[in-house]
Amino acid sequence: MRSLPYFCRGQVVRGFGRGSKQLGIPTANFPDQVVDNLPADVSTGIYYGWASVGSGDVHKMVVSIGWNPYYKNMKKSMETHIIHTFEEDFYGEILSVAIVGYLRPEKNFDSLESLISAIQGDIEEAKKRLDLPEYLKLKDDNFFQVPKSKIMNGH
Ligand SMILES: Cc1cc2nc3c(=O)[nH]c(=O)nc-3n(C[C@H](O)[C@H](O)[C@H](O)COP(=O)(O)O)c2cc1C
Ligand SMILES: Nc1ncnc2c1ncn2[C@@H]1O[C@H](COP(=O)(O)OP(=O)(O)O)[C@@H](O)[C@H]1O
Ligand SMILES: [Mg+2]
Repeated sequence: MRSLPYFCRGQVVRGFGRGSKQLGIPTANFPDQVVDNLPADVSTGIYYGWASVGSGDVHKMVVSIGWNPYYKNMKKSMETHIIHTFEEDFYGEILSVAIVGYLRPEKNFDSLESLISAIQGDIEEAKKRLDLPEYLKLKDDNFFQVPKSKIMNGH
């Protein structure tokens, strides 16, 4: 994928509230504007990378881009699960993400349990891959140092 690493930021908006309640895995959702500006070669699927909230620390993350076939969403979404425990929700804050690699296509599942275990597998795989030097260095990219005041797509 030529567009990777792909850097973008946007405000955290509300989704369907399923991430934390049904899955135990909260996902910070981006507005349509960010989703609609993704490069054409960043196809739907599950990716991994780095993320920070506001001007906070940079953490490992997994991100799902697509229609969530298990829930049959009508609108494409882009949702980031940050691999870190936050004290509070951060709706309205600016989320910065660097997508560095692709894991798998989106799938349908015959139970909620299988969806949850697939996501947990993604998280474990992402944690491992992000320790590789080529990915680790992107954690310190300048993208995460600049003021987080504007919404931006691209590099
Ligand atoms: C790493 C990761 C992998 C995911 N994989 C799938 C998938 O294969 N199929 C699917 O339908 N949804 C998948 N999801 C999306 C969840 O269904 C979604 O996060 C959940 O519906 C929460 O939506 P909400 O933010 O609107 O509450 C994945 C989410 C994450 C974070
Ligand atoms: N580790 C985390 N990763 C992503 N979001 C988190 C995390 N911890 C807390 N949150 C909060 O949970 C919200 C997402 O929960 P979720 O159930 O997916 O709701 P929604 O459907 O509104 O996106 C995020 O917008 C954020 O405010
Ligand atoms: Mg969410």
